[in-house]
Amino acid sequence: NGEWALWWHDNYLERLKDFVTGTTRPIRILQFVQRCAKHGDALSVISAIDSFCSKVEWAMNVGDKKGEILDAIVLETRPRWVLELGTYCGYSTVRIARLLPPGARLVTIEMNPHYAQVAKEVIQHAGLEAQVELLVGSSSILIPQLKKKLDIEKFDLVFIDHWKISYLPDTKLLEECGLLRAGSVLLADNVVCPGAPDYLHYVRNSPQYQSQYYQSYLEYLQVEDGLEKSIFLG
Ligand SMILES: C[S@@+](CC[C@H](N)C(=O)[O-])C[C@H]1O[C@@H](n2cnc3c(N)ncnc32)[C@H](O)[C@@H]1O
Ligand SMILES: [Mg+2]
Repeated sequence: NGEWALWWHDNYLERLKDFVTGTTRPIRILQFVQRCAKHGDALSVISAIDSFCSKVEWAMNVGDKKGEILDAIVLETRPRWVLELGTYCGYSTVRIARLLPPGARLVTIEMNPHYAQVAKEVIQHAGLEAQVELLVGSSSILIPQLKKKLDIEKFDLVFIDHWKISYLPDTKLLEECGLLRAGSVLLADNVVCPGAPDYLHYVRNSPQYQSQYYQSYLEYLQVEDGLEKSIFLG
């Protein structure tokens, strides 16, 4: 049962380990990366996090299985501008940034300053800081500021992976702010577990989107989850 597994790993075990070690899960992930991954080698950073999170301590990264689908969609889209909602420790940031064509930029938004600090160090360890703009704050406040702040026209790819309740309002905000063009790809994680039913209903029924489900597994667990790829038609 996915909800039970998430509660167990994300609340009970995390709090227990925080108490016993006097650290936080993101710090434990960062320390493992610094110990085990080669500096400047993005793939070794990804492998280190996957290894830690499958063998030692679960964490809410997109993970290795859905990560392969994410990689394929980044490669087929060849985006110039990418937006990521929800950075956490920078795992998916590194996954995406390492595949970007020359000159492309990834803007990633994280509202938790502690997570953002860890992500900054993980991205630096992977040697990808030149491709990534990490913004700390809430997506609903930062999205309307993006055009002015970063001189962006439109995003070619948006990876949506923050709190599930925000998927739909932030998608509508991206539309309102003129940040999507015909052909922009939205890729939403965890559409089955924990699930984003209002978002799925919207992209699957709106004539403005062409939407497709990619079945996979919840990160590091044998529970069904998947990604929804939705092409904005303008
Ligand atoms: C599932 S984690 C992201 C995992 C990451 N994309 C990966 O796969 O490695 C979700 C993150 O979104 C952040 N978050 C949630 N709601 C947000 C919001 N409205 N604005 C910015 N960050 C948010 C949380 O603090 C959390 O770190
Ligand atoms: Mg996710």
